[in-house]
Amino acid sequence: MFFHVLTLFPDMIRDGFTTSILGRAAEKGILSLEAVNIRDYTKSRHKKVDDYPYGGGAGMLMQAQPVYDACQAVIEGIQTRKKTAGEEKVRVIYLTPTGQVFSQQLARELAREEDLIFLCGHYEGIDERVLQRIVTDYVSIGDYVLTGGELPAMVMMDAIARNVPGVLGNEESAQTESFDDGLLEYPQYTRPEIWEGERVPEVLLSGDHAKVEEWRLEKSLAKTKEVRPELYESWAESHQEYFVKKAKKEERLR
Ligand SMILES: CN1CCN(C(=O)c2nonc2N)CC1
Repeated sequence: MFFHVLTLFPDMIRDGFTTSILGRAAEKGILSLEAVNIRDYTKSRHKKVDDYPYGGGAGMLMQAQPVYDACQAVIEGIQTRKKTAGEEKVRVIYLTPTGQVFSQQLARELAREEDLIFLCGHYEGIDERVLQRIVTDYVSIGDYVLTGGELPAMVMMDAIARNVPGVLGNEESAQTESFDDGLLEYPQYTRPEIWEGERVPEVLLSGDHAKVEEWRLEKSLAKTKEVRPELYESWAESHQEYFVKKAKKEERLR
């Protein structure tokens, strides 16, 4: 997986990529990161990359030319690496509050791509004409307004990388699978068995893996029903056999 990030703050991206999982995967050669400074591609003698928005309004907009040329340079680099001239269709993800909300499902889908280009806007955003020309995916990490697209890009790269084969060790990948059910995570405990007078739930000490899994699913369902009822309903619709079995078991125990 090759991550290419178009940004005005490449060091911010590079620094963010040295985290344990992403750093290790980069060392293993499973992930590769290229942070491209959009400012390096401006044709302005004063290294200008932004200007006032037509029609007035607060703030500045990033101009089309430097963004377009930086993106073209990255695509040419990909084509050179892959020895494919011209027909390379690379997904260009623009981070914006107006995009589709990022999810585990989208992370899994994007993890199947060989190359991903992230376009990080700053100021009030980017000239619409270049967005129309190069962007394939408009993505938001949530309904709030950030200063730039760099943090959302790093959030996405982290979540996507966790779905790339070989990035997670076996012990780490289990956690990702548990969320893949579309349920919220169950509560977890570690040593000591008693902390401040509070004990670890007995079932987790039983060594009975079936009972542990049953307990964890029940906790995930309870948490999901409480915090994200829409996720719960969606899961319940596609797991009706679970509730049938549960009802039969409770009947037997009566
Ligand atoms: C320049 N612009 C970049 C993106 N941005 C965001 O708030 C955002 N991006 O992705 N999810 C979000 N929320 C606002 C500012």
